[in-house]
Amino acid sequence: MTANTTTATRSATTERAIAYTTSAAPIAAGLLAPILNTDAALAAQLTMLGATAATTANVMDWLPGRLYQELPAGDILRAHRFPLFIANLTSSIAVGMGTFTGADGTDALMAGFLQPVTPQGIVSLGWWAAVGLVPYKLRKVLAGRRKPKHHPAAPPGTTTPPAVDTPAKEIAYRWRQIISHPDTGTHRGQNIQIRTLTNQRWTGIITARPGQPVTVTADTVSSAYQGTRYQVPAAQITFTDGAHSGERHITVHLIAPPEMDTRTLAGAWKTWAARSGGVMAGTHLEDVQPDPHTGGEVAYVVANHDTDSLPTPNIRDLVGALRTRHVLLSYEPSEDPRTAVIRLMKENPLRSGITFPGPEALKPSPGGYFRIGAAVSGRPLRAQLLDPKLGARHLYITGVTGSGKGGVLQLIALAAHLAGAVIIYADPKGSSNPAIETMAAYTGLGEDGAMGALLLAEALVNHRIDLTGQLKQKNFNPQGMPHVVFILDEAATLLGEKAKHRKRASSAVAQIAKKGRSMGVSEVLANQLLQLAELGGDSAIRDNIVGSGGVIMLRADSSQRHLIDLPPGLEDVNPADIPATWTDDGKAPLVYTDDVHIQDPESTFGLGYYMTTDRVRAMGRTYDLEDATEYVDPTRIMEPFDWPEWGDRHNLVAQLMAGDDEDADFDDAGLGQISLMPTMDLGPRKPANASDKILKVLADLADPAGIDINYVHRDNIQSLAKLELATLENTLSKLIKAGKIHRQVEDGKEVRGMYGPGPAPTAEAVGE
Ligand SMILES: Nc1ncnc2c1ncn2[C@@H]1O[C@H](COP(=O)(O)OP(=O)(O)OP(=O)(O)O)[C@@H](O)[C@H]1O
Repeated sequence: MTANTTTATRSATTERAIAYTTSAAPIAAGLLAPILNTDAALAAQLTMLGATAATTANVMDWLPGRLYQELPAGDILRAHRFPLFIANLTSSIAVGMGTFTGADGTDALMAGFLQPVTPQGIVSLGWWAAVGLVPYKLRKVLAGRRKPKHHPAAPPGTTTPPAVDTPAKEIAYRWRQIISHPDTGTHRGQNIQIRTLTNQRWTGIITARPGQPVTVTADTVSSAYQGTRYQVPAAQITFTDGAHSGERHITVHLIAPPEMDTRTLAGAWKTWAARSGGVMAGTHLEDVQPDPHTGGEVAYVVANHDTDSLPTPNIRDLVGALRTRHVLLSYEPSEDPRTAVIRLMKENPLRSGITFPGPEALKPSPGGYFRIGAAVSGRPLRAQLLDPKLGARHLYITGVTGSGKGGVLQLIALAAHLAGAVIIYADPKGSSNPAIETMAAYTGLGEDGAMGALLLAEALVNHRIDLTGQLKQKNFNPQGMPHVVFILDEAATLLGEKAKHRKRASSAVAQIAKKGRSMGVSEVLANQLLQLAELGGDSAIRDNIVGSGGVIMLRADSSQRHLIDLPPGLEDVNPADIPATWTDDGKAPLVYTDDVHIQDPESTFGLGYYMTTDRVRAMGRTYDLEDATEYVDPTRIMEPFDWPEWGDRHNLVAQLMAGDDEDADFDDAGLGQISLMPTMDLGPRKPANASDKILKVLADLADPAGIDINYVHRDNIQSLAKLELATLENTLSKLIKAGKIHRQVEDGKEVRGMYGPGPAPTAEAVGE
């Protein structure tokens, strides 16, 4: 309840009329009593007896509060209880004298004062003094000087409190009735002394009986005043200790202050989040202020003086505690374990998207930071791929399909491209981000293609390890060799448990993650999940990448909630809680009718938790950039000029791939068991490798009778075996060397591009 300032004015005229009547009653009673007949005298005596009982009860405060409410002018009867009692007493004496002793008695009573030294004179003087006391007590009312009393009107549905002289007495009266009453009180003898009372609050001191502590609770007080204008929820009642345990100070907020109004951040925090046993118990808010960016409020969360560090809240719990929704809450811990920033939004500013400000946003700062989006606070989200001192930085991006990983990768690739870095791009999904292909010095698509790009990037790192060893160069120097950014999308395709090249791919990814920093090679991995099993089971990959440059966690599938390995610093959030679409409220209608408007969902792509080396850990969203192609400068595709073998990169990739295949092929008579997966020996056979595929194509097209040799052109082999050109060429030459296939020779001349199965036929055989 809040104190209601509406007033109800008691009629001053009524009060004055009652005051006149009360003052005149004893004299009137004295004058009338002697002339009453016997019946009337008896009735008057009985009436006076009843009135005496009533006024006595009134003055002794024995009458129930409700009675005053029901009596007409009950509040006046209560306010004038003492004059009424005196008037009744003196009237009763006058009636008694008049009815029992007749006119003589009345004369003695009313005129006896003329002989003041006689006993009658003394009685008469006393009677007149008492009679005079009544108008004296009511002098202000009689003179019309008393200001009408204003009482806050009780809100509808509440009972009017008992009429007492002042609101403070009203509070104290109720307290005594319900709480401290010696016989029936809930906390007997725990009395209240009201200290202050305003429209906002009242305060008081509670004292218990000697030897007993004060045990009154907020709930008791809240309940005691229910139905009165002083009713408030228990959360609006606070206590502080008094001088000893038998004394406590109480403050009852009639109007909820901001820190108690649960519609405010401060109130919701105190009432729900920081309550004892709550998700943020032991904390409080400081500097709570409006947040113009979100239309909500923002504040520091600070550990209480008796709390060492802030608890790590489960964001889901915090969202529930603050009665909000996931996209409307941002909790950002800081490096100080005792402080964090909380933001409770009315509208998420990220919902409308963030316009890409142009390529200048991607220009690195002196420290190597470029902007990729904005946090809910409005702070730019910055990532770093090259630190001037530390060298190359890595980055990990997670998110379910459609969450916007590709959008982040595109921005990162564009930043690298504009900064003049070499991009090596591996996309096992195929061509899912064509803009990056236009920026890359080397692109490997599909599972094998991506594996080739990975091995190429690893070979570059290994080359630089040799080179810097020879140059005795400790740290990466971008003058001598360009910065390289290796981007691997859908990393689990190469590193996951079912990946064909898992072991080899894991070792290459780990090598780049470990050595790339000082060799100037950044590794940017994107994957659906951040889960060790999806990263070759190698914690070094996760730790080196996330620990080096950071992690961007976009929306995860809620069914994968338990599969996510949250990295240090992001333990409290769960990307599975990010909704796929923005919704206006958390509840869907239970019953659909034609009137129910179904809003078209807007995707939350690019929305997630960003934790980069920029000392920020925030909810944010990437810039809107559907296609970066228009910003790509095809004349500025950088290549690693420090690596002589780069010019022969396709052959190199083919050799590297075939090197892997060779281990498998020839150890196992070409049966396709891949040696990259020794741990899978007992498992199902892997799909055919490049050698198998070529041999199978030639075998399929061979003369069924085995008489002729059917030669097949290299282009046909490539399309039937579905191999990349580089892989094809390399594997063909290996198979020739191994005598498993041969080139066609006619008239002593090699026929270009034609291959047949088995070793080359001998001259005799050809002659035959
Ligand atoms: N930064 C962005 N700016 C504009 N549109 C974006 C952005 N990010 C994502 N989108 C939109 O969302 C769609 C899905 O995003 P994206 O392809 O990046 O998701 P993904 O997580 O890479 O999914 P998948 O793993 O299936 O490729 C895009 O096709 C694009 O329309």
